[in-house]
Amino acid sequence: MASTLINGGDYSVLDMDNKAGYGGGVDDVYGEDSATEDQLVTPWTVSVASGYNLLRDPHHNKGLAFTEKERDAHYLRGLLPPAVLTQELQEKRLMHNLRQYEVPLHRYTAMMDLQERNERLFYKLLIDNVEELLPVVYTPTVGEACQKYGSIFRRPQGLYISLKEKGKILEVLKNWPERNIQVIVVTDGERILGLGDLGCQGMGIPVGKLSLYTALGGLRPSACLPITIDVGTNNEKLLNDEFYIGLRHKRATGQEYAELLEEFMTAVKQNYGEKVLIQFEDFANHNAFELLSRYSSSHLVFNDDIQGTASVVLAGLISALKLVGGKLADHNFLFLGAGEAGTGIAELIALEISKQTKTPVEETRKKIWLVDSKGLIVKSRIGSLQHFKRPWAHEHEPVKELLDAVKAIKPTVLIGSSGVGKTFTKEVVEAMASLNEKPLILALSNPTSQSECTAEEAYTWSKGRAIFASGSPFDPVNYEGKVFVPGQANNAYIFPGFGLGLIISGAIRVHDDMLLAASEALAAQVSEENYEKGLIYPPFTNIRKISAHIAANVAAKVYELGLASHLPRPKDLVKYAESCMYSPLYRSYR
Ligand SMILES: NC(=O)C1=CN([C@@H]2O[C@H](COP(=O)(O)OP(=O)(O)OC[C@H]3O[C@@H](n4cnc5c(N)ncnc54)[C@H](OP(=O)(O)O)[C@@H]3O)[C@@H](O)[C@H]2O)C=CC1
Ligand SMILES: CC(=O)C(=O)O
Ligand SMILES: [Mg+2]
Repeated sequence: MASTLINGGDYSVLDMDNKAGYGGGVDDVYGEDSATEDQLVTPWTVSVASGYNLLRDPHHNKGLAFTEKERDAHYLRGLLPPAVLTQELQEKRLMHNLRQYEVPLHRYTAMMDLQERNERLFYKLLIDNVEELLPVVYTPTVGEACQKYGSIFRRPQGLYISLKEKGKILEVLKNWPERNIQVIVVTDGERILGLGDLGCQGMGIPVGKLSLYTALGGLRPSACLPITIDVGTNNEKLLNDEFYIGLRHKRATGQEYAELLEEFMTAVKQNYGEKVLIQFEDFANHNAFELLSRYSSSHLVFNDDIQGTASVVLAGLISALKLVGGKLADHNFLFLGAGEAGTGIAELIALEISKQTKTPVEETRKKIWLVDSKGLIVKSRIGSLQHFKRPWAHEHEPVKELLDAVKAIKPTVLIGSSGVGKTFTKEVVEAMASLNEKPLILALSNPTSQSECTAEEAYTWSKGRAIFASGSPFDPVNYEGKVFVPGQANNAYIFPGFGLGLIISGAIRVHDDMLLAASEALAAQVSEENYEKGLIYPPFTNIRKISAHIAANVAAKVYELGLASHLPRPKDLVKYAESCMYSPLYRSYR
């Protein structure tokens, strides 16, 4: 049935004669037919927007791009000034206006206003100017936006589910105007980037991530649902902020938290079916691992911070081998930060080495060392370690400082996933450079203020020898007459294409092999020209093509593992993924 596809898709690439071969059955999307007498249903109506309402409907508004014919047919005469502009001219005007703002947050609010006013134009801008606008709608500016969300709050975006809604979550989901949801990005706001607990104001993250799902991965905006679960906040500053938008009490924990999440997960499946992808984002690690493991056998769940980050970093390492030489198994890895990102990446590297060398993962883990806030993770600490750190507790004497750990472990690769800025000091980078001809340094923490070091520091302190990438973008650096272009090691490369791959194949579960497939596909997109500039990731300018390749490789793995429900398998998955992508071009109205 066409409703399970993105944008209908291109059936010509399917290996089938019968176009009705997808799924089957009759959708009861409003749940009206299946509702019993004591179950409440929402009386949805479908109406045609026209006139003033059409101009205020962001999904259909085209502003000055409404043609003369459309102005007549849709009662718009007099509601618009006489000029008729093309979408290209609207884009040019808006980009010109955006560039006038010197304060990044003003650009962010201008973009959010545009999204609320004219959705297609918003996505046209974002797709055509992705390198320039990614730092506006995403890291670093989205971090500041979340910190100030209460003050800059205009129209609500996304769905807020708080403890007040306990027992009524299904009804709350039914208040959302779209029925055919394919991806939910959900946060509880407890670990927003490296900025900590921002409570309900974390909503900027699901909203931003889903705008990338559309712009970078081509999912329809109406199929994307941002959700913030509000169980309170432990952020005193927010609790005392008169403009704070969330529940004004400390975080609920334990059973109260678990029950709300359980109700949420059940309601999502009940309302949207089992093929809706639920992406957990920016939960604190004490909940993130638990939620992922609890729901991975019953729902299509993906934790972007654990799994998406792992996949993007593994891709960067695979491509970096072209510059530093050797196989993955020849390298030693040291992490600063042993939370979701750090241990997630470590586990995927160990898995990949294990597959490449046919060595048990328990062995390959020994190439990987992690430092947390208490120092190097070693066997003698095992009794006090959280469960996700225990596999990394190798035999070694205790080491407190990162610099000493670098000297002791002699890593070829140093990865920052601590959420704490300025932790890759001059001494640390110099130590990496003294150990390696080309030290590979990844400062993953976001936003820019939390980056373990800047691009300029990495290149200067390593005397131009470091291969560097960071979670938030840095400008190119001129060091001794040579221009170094830092890459952006951010899960934004992976999750849009990964999600698209799951959806076009109708995946019912996520499997680690799909993450490996995404890494391989991303690494394969790095060109010789990119390598010559020292880049280990391709530029974001080609991200839709990159996403299509990631989606195709992921979908191929879903079919191979027997976890696909969209049958038969399209012959050319790249072409099929591309054919499913949302286009932001205006549609003509009758
Ligand atoms: N580039 C990207 O795509 C991504 C980047 N990130 C970024 O990574 C960072 C961490 O995220 P995440 O792993 O989820 O967070 P977690 O809270 O799960 O983990 C943070 C880890 O850093 C350790 N740590 C904190 N302070 C220090 C310190 N001063 N020295 C050494 N270790 C320290 C913590 O130690 P302890 O356990 O002892 O408290 C913990 O192990 C964030 O800034 C986030 O924005 C995350 C996902 C994707
Ligand atoms: C990029 C991302 O997901 C994070 O910093 O949390
Ligand atoms: Mg995140």
